[in-house]
Amino acid sequence: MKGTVVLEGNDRDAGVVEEICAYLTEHPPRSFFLFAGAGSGKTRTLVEVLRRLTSVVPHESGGKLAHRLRLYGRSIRVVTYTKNAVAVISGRLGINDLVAVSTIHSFCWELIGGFNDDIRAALIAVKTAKLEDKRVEAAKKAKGISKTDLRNFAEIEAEIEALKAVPTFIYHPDKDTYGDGALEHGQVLDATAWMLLHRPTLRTILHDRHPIILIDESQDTMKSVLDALMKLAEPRGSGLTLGLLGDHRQRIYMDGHSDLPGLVPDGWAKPELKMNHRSQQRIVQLINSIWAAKLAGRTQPASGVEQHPRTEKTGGTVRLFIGRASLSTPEKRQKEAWVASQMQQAANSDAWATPGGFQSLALEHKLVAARGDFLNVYTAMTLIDPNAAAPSGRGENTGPSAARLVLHDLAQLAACVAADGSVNEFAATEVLRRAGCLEQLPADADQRIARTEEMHDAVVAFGVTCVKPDATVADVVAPIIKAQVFKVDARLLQQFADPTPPPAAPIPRKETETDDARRRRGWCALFKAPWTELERYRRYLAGQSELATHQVVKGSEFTHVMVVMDDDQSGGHQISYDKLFGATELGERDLDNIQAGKETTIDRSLRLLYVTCSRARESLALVLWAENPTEALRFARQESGWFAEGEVLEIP
Ligand SMILES: Nc1ncnc2c1ncn2[C@@H]1O[C@H](COP(=O)(O)OP(=O)(O)OP(=O)(O)O)[C@@H](O)[C@H]1O
Repeated sequence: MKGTVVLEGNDRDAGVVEEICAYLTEHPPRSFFLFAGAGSGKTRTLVEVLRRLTSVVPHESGGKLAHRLRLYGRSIRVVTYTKNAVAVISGRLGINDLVAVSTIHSFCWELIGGFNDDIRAALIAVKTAKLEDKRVEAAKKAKGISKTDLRNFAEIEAEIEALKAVPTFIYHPDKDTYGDGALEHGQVLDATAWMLLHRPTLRTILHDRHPIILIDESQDTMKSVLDALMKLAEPRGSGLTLGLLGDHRQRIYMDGHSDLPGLVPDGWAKPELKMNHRSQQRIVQLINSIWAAKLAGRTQPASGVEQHPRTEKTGGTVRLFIGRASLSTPEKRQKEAWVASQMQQAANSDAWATPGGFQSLALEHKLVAARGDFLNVYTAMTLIDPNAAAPSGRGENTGPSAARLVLHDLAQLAACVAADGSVNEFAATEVLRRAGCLEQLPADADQRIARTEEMHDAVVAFGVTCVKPDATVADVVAPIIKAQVFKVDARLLQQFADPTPPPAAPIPRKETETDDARRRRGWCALFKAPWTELERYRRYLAGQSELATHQVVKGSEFTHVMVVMDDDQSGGHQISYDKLFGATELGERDLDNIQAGKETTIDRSLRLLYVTCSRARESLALVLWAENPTEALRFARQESGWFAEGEVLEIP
């Protein structure tokens, strides 16, 4: 390019803001994909672009765009991944009526809310397509269509019939309270994607409101919505311009496209941020080499720019600790404390010896649940509602809505119980009053006293039971349900009253089960689980457990980080650190996927490792609990090329 100045050092990316402003103010404007790696400061870049395009910072072509937006009552839409990110961007921008910032869900609902006939048509079309896929899949099976398949088909058919009768839709995940018209997050996105493609009026509305849409974390944005928007933005000059910001190396959800950079149309601009402002040099080097690794079983390309640390960040500490996966959970906990003491010396920082001085990250929810001692409750909740059981990166999961009694109401009541089981009656009455339990008391004085006593006795029994160390969830909820103290979800009531034993769990990969059978297993497991686990599970849902998962820390950074990798407790076949570190062989399915060029366990595990390592500013401890420590040590020291001599240690 004529007159281009090549910038070096910390100013390497200084031209990117201007570059993006130029794409968006050209005639016609040009869509772009900004490759923004870990710690590259994409929020800052985004905000600076918006300031120029809305005349907050004087800018010649930005000023003209702002004038046009204002003239037609339009605005630039910014879509972020979390509510927290909405607050950060809105806060940095200040009051700006030319920019509307929201999560993808609010954006979609703003667009489609109220178009009830179209939403119904969309949902029926999506479900019909799902049914068709399931039928095709089942027909391909060697043994033919099973009874479970037929039950699954019938479940979807019933859902389609129920949708036909819904007059209005609202955006709320709780179907039990609000009926079939209550849409959960995924349904809102599915319906929007379908309507954008099949309802021209919606497209016109979108162009008219937001001629420019900028999407953050686009690598994790649900495929269907992204595809629909990308289609509308083509060809250039169509009236909609898209700006996607993202880093495919940090994709952690299966909702996103597996190779977004490869899908970006040729005509789009592809600016890049090459700096990593967050981490010390050693950590930036490590994440660069992790991504560049040529590993057996890797199918995803190593595309993406190599990052540069800031010139003053010349230090940083990295260590890999490898121990035996066969140790018990308490032993592992103890050894992880030893790792922290080693890091205190290696990084020369007392933060490693201070509670809360470093952040522990796990790669899987199940591992966090096992370490945090709430695995029974967690497993039960994932069976009851797999989509609501774990905290999401968006911070919107509060656990299965049907379990509200134990997750919310009884948590509040438990807070009024002292260690000896006695109940603070004043506080407990306040909890009952707030929950509306005292509204239905009979008018007749005698009946009123009798009912009040009944509730009081139930609360006392609850207090006595919930402090017993071996009390189960069933033991604790029994007096409350018997006396009908709280308004309890019908699903919980029905499951609690059902005396039948749980159905047998299906054999993994060989048998499937219906949703009803899965939920029944979940409820039975929940009622049997220790009551004390619930409190820990609730803290974890609220993002307050000591060990966090990568989902929760999306977009965050910490000075010192310990990443715990343990396949034993990783809860699935999707991820394997043993395989990544060469300590176990690739499985049959991986070999098939490699043949087919599809994503493998190695690809997924590598990306998770990349995301967690890139959260650290100063020092990073990786802890691998390996099935075959000798092999993992050999790989790490001699083959990976990721670590220097002395950075790999065996856990004694
Ligand atoms: N131009 C800059 N100069 C100095 N520091 C910066 C600059 N840009 C960002 N930073 C700092 O670098 C860190 C990383 O920035 P930020 O969190 O915005 O990155 P990000 O691109 O969103 O990263 P990720 O995708 O990994 O979450 C922050 O501490 C931020 O304050």
